[in-house]
Amino acid sequence: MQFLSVTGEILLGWLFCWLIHIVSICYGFRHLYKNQGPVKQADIGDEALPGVSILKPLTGVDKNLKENLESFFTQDYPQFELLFSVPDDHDPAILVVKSLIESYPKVDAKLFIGAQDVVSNGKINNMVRPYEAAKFNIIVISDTGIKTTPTTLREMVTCMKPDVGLVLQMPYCAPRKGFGAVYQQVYFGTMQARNCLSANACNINCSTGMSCMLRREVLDKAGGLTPFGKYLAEDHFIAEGIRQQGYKVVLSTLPALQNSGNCQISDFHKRLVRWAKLRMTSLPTLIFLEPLGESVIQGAAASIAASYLLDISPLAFFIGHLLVWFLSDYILIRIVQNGPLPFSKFEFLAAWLFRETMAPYILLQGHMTHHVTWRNRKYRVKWGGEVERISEPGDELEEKVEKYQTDSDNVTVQRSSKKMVEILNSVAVTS
Ligand SMILES: CCCCCCCC/C=C\CCCCCCCC(=O)N[C@@H](CO)[C@H](O)/C=C/CCCCCCCCCCCCC
Ligand SMILES: O=c1ccn([C@@H]2O[C@H](COP(=O)(O)OP(=O)(O)O[C@H]3OC[C@@H](O)[C@H](O)[C@H]3O)[C@@H](O)[C@H]2O)c(=O)[nH]1
Repeated sequence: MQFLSVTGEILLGWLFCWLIHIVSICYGFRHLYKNQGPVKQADIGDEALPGVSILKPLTGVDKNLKENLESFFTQDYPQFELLFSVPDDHDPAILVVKSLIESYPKVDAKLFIGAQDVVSNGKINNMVRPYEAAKFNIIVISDTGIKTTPTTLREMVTCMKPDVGLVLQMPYCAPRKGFGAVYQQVYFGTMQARNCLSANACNINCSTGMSCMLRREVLDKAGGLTPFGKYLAEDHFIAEGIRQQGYKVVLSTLPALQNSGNCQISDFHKRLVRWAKLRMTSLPTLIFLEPLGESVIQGAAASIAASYLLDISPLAFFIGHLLVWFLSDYILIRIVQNGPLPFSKFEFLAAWLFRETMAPYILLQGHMTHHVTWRNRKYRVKWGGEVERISEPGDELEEKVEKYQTDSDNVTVQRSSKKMVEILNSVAVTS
């Protein structure tokens, strides 16, 4: 009897997963790209559009950095300022920013060199000075790998209604070459989009901080940026802080286009493992829930339950389950892409199968340690999401001179820090 009730619960959970699929498809279809028409955009005249301060915290360069940053200089928006920041004066991004500032003298753009070291989170440290210097009440935080379109800022402002405190762009990708790029696009267009869209449809906080617009006055009431610097999942906690002030967090109708120059699968996996660690430590219930949202795990459990309860062949059930899941994901990614995919159906199938089979392994890896490497720093994440730094950039450089790899979607960055130059010089002399 008890066994029957367990199998019944498994099938109910399975049905719940299909509900998530349906909600994400319906919400995505109804919401995404809906502010794009000229009529909608013209709802707010240029004179009524608020000024926007765009914060771009940078670390290192990759081959797409110039193209990505340039897209912010060519926006169709009446009043905005670009506030770039780099952690130190040896950062190679400085050259790229300076050359763009020279090429676009009419754009109000500044570069802040040297991060303040006030909190654990390196991204927050990098944004402290530009945040303080920002002229406008509407702030955009936009990561280094984001490429924007001329209408994005207008669209986000259109979503910033009086009761809204934060507008998030759900993560997606610009089309890039190679299987790694297809894989990333399938990851963000299927599993990530499903959870992000259904969570937002149900008013559940599901944030990614790579591109978001917020009201400074609201964030300031929550203490400003720095109180969130004790977390690495600062995006999640900032959204939570804004909701606590009674403001809504809404999804922009345009997804964020990630366009980093590095599409290596191994680096992308490191980034996903880091994110998994942040989620599990910040919201431990996800340790149990997240695997249940995966097609393979859900399908295996439901097919065993169905074979006992309904006398259905488990293999036939499992294959049917995967097939419908695959088709739902295909519909969803077409909605997120807003048209035909920039790769073949076969590539979609290959990337989808790869993602579905890798997902349990990535979640498992997230459990291995609480140590996280982000850019050039190592952190230990505590239960609840707070972090402590356990290594600084200089520590590793003293140990060995090497090109270091970021654990995110960034290319291997050749850093030219003072220490590195010194060590390289000494190597050159001795060899
Ligand atoms: C019985 C079946 C139950 C199935 C439930 C399926 C639940 C799926 C759970 C989690 C999926 C998580 C994917 C969210 C992506 C978050 C991206 C991310 O990692 N971002 C980090 C980096 O930017 C960020 O720092 C982390 C923030 C924490 C985010 C926590 C999000 C929780 C969202 C839960 C969504 C559930 C959707 C259910 C809708 C009804
Ligand atoms: O030490 C750091 C780390 C990161 N950053 C900046 O932070 C931004 C995001 O960094 P990455 O691209 O490496 O990382 P992700 O795309 O994984 O970030 C994402 O996940 C973690 C969240 O806390 C971030 O808000 C989110 O953007 C970049 O603009 C990067 O330059 C710093 O300025 N200093």
